[in-house]
Amino acid sequence: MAKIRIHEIAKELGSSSKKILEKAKELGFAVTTVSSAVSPEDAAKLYDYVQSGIIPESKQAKKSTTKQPVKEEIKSQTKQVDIKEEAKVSKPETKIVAPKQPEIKEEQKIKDESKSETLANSSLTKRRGLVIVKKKKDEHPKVEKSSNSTMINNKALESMFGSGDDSFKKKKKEKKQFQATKKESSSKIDLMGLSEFGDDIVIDDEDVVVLPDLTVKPIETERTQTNKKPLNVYKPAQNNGFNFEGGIQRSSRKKHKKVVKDNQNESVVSVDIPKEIRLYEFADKIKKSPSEIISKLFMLGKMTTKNDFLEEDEIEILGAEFDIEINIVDTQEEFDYVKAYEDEDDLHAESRAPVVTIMGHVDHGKTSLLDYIQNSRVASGEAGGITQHVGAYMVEKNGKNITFIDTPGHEAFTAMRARGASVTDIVIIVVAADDGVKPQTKEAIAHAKAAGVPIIIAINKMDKESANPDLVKTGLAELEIMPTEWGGSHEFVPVSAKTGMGIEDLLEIVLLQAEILELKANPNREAKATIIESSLQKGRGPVATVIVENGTLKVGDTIVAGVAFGKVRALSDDKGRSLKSIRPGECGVLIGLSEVPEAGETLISVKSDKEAREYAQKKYEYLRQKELSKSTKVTIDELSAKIAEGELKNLPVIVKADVQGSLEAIKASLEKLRNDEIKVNIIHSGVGGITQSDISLASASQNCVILGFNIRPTGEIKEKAKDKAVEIKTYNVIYNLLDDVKALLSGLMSPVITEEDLGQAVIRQVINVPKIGQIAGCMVTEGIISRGAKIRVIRDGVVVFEGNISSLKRFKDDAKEVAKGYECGVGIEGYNDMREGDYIESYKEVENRAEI
Ligand SMILES: Nc1nc2c(ncn2[C@@H]2O[C@H](COP(=O)(O)OP(=O)(O)OP(=O)(O)O)[C@@H](O)[C@H]2O)c(=O)[nH]1
Repeated sequence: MAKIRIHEIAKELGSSSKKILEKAKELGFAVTTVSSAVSPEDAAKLYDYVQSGIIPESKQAKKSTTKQPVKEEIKSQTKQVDIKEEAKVSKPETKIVAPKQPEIKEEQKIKDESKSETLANSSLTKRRGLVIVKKKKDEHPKVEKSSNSTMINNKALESMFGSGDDSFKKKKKEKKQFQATKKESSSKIDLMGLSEFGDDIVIDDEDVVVLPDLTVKPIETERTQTNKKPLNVYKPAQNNGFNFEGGIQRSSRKKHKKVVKDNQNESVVSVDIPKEIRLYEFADKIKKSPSEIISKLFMLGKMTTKNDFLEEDEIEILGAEFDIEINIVDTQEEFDYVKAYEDEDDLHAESRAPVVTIMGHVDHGKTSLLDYIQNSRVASGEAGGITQHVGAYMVEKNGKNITFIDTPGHEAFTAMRARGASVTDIVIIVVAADDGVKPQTKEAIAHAKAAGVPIIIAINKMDKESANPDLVKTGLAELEIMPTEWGGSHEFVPVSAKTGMGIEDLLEIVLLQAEILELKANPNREAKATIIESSLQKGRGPVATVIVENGTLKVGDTIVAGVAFGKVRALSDDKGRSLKSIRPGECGVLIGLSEVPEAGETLISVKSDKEAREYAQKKYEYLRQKELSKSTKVTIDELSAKIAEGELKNLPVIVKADVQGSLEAIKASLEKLRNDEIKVNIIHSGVGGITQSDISLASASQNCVILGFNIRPTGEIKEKAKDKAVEIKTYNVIYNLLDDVKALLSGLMSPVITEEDLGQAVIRQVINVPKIGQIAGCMVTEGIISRGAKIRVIRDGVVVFEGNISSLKRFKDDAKEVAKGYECGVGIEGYNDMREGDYIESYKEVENRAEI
C-alpha cells in the first residue's frame, strides 16, 4: 500500500508539515523529514493524534499494527488470548479508520461542538437556541453513532415539538438558574431511552452534544413575562407547589405578614385592651388594619363595622387569632362612681331602718294595707283603683322607722317589682284570704326568693266571711313557703286592711326580722341611694324618689345618678314635708338633678361638682356610644331575622308618660302585644308632656299614634297635631291604653274569613240547554239556595267543584233564593258536569276582624 508523506498529511489537516512531523515523531514513527512517508495505518493514527491530542494508542496501535498479522496467524494459540482480547477491545476504531475519514470529520465536528459546549458550560444557561443532549456511550461504530446523533437530534426536536411540556420543563430547568420563582417539576426528557437527558446541567463534554433549540420563542416570551414578574399576584403560589387556592391565600397572607411585620416591629406581643373598645381602636392597638379585624370577625359569623364595640369574647378570639396576649381592662371603672364609693372603708356602722316591699296579686289589698299603715287614703285617690307607679313611704313603729315600697299589682310592673326587691330587706307578700294563691303571688315569691330576702306573709281580708287562711297556707306550702306553726320558717300574719286587724303584729314582725338581719349602715359619710321613681314636674324639674342605702343624703350635696348630676336643692318626705337630710334605710323625694334619672339607678354624693359632672358625662358618652354601636352591630343571624321582620306589619307609636315607672310599665306591656303578623313599634318614648318634636316625629312615620299616660296635650300641641293629622290618645288607666292599642293592632291584621252555610239542594235531573249549558233540576233539602252566594258541588260526599251560580230559576222566573222544600233550576258558571244525585251546597264567606 502506498505510503503517505508527512507534508501530505499536514496539507490534509491544514497544519504545518513541521508540526505534523513532530507529532509523528512523538508517536515514534520512523520519520526524519517532512518528506518521510508513513503507512496508511500510521497516517490514520497520526490524524487521530493531531486532532485529539491523545497519545495512548500510539504505541499500542503500533504494537497492534505490527502484531496484527501475528494475531491472525496464531489465533488458535491459547497463549495469545490476552493480547488478542486486548487487541479486540482496542481495535474496532482502527479497523474502520480508513473508509471512515469523512465520519471522523463529522465526529470531530460534534466533538468541536462538545468542546465549545464545554467551554460554554459556565455560561450555558445564558445561551439560547441550544439544547444540551446527553450522548450515548461509544458502544457502537462511529458511523452508527453519528447517525444516532442525527437521530437523537431529530428525536429531540420531535420531542420538543411533540411535547411542548417537556421542552418547557427543560427550559424551566435552565431558567431556574437565574430565576427561582417557578418550581416546576424537573422530570427528564426520555429520548431513545436516554433517561438522563435533560438532567443536571453539569455536562461532561464527552457525553453531550448541543442541539439547536427551536423552542426559543416561547422561552423568550416567558423570559419577558418573567421580567415583568413583580406585578404577578400568583408569584407566591407558583412558589409553593401545592394547590392554587391555598397558594393564593397564603400568598396574600404572606404578603400581609411582611407588611404587618414592619408594623409589628413596633412590638405588639401583649397589650392592654379596655373592656369597651371600638373595632378601629382595637385594630390600632394591635397594629392591624380595621379591615383585617372585620374580615376575621366575618369569618366567625359576625358582621361588624369599624365603629362597633367589640365584645369581650371577640377580643379574646382576635387576640388568639393574631397571636397577641390580651389583657382586658375594665374602663367602666373610670366612671363607676358606685365602685369608687364602695372602695372606701366603712369603719363605722350603725343599725338602720329596714326597707320593706309589699307585693301580691292584684286587688289582694297591698295599697289598702299600706294605706292603713300610713293612716291615709291613697287607694281612693287613684285612677281606676290601680296603683300606677312605685312609691316609697315611711312609717314609725316603736320609735323605729320602716320604709315601705308600694309596688303596683298590675302584671306590667313585674320588672319594677324585681327592681324593688333588689333594694329591699324584707318582702311582705299580701294574699287575700278569700282568694288564695294567684299567679302574681307566685311571681312575687319568685322575685323575693331570687333577691334572697326574707318573706313575711300577710293573709289579708281576714274580716271577710269567706276568708279561708288555710287555703292560703296550703297554697303557699306548695311553693315551699311553710308557716312556722307547720314547722316552716315563714311568718304568716292574718290581717285586715279594712279593720286594721293584725297590722301592729305585722309591723312588729317586720322589726323583729330587721333585728335578725342586723341591718347596718354608716350615716356619717356621703350618701348612696337608689332611685325608686322619677319624673319631670313643672316648676320643679326632675324629681326623684330615693331610698338611702348608706350615708346621709343632705340638702346641698353634690350628687350623680347615671347620666344625671346636680346639687340637692330640696328634700321632702312622702307627704311633701321638707327634710334636711335622709338617713340610711329611709326614703324621700329630692329635686336638683340635671335630668330625670332612670328608676333603679344608684345615686351617690360626691365631693365636687366637677367630679359629678365628669362621671355623668363619661357615662353619657359611654351609653351613647354603646347605643350607637348596638344599632349597627348585627350578627348574620340577626340580619336574616331582621329581614324576616320586614314582613311584619307594625304599629308605630310614641309613648309619653308622667313618670318613669309608668312609662316602663306601658312600654313593657306594649312590647308584649305582638304575634307572627303584627307588633307595636315604639319609635320614641319619654317622661313629660307631648312636645312639638313628638308631633313632627309622628307625622314623619306612617300611621304613628301618640299615646299619652297621665298627660294632656295643650292647645298649641293639639293644633299642630290636627294640622299634621297626628292622632293623640291619652289615658289615665293602663288597661284602657292597652285595650285601645289591641284594637288598633287588630285593625292591621288580615281579616279572618269564615264560612256561613246557607243550605243544600239535591239534583234530581240534569238537562242540557243549547247555548246555555247544563241546568239541574233540584230540590232544596236544607236552608236556602241563594243566587248571589257561592256554591260547591258535592258528589258522594266529596267536593267536585266550587264556584258561583249562573242562574237560579223557580219555574220560569229568576229567583234570588229558593227555600227548603221547593224545587228550582240551577245553572253553574263554567261547570257542565252536574249529575243526578249530586248535592249543591250554597254558602257565604264572612270576613271577621282579627283580634290579637
Ligand atoms: N273586706 C276587705 N276588703 C279589702 C281589704 N283590703 C283591701 N280590700 C279591698 O280590695 C280592693 C283592692 O284593694 P287594693 O288595696 O286596691 O288592692 P291592691 O292589691 O293594692 O291592688 P292594685 O293596686 O291594683 O295592685 C279594694 O276595693 C279594697 O277596698 C280587707 O282587708 N278587707
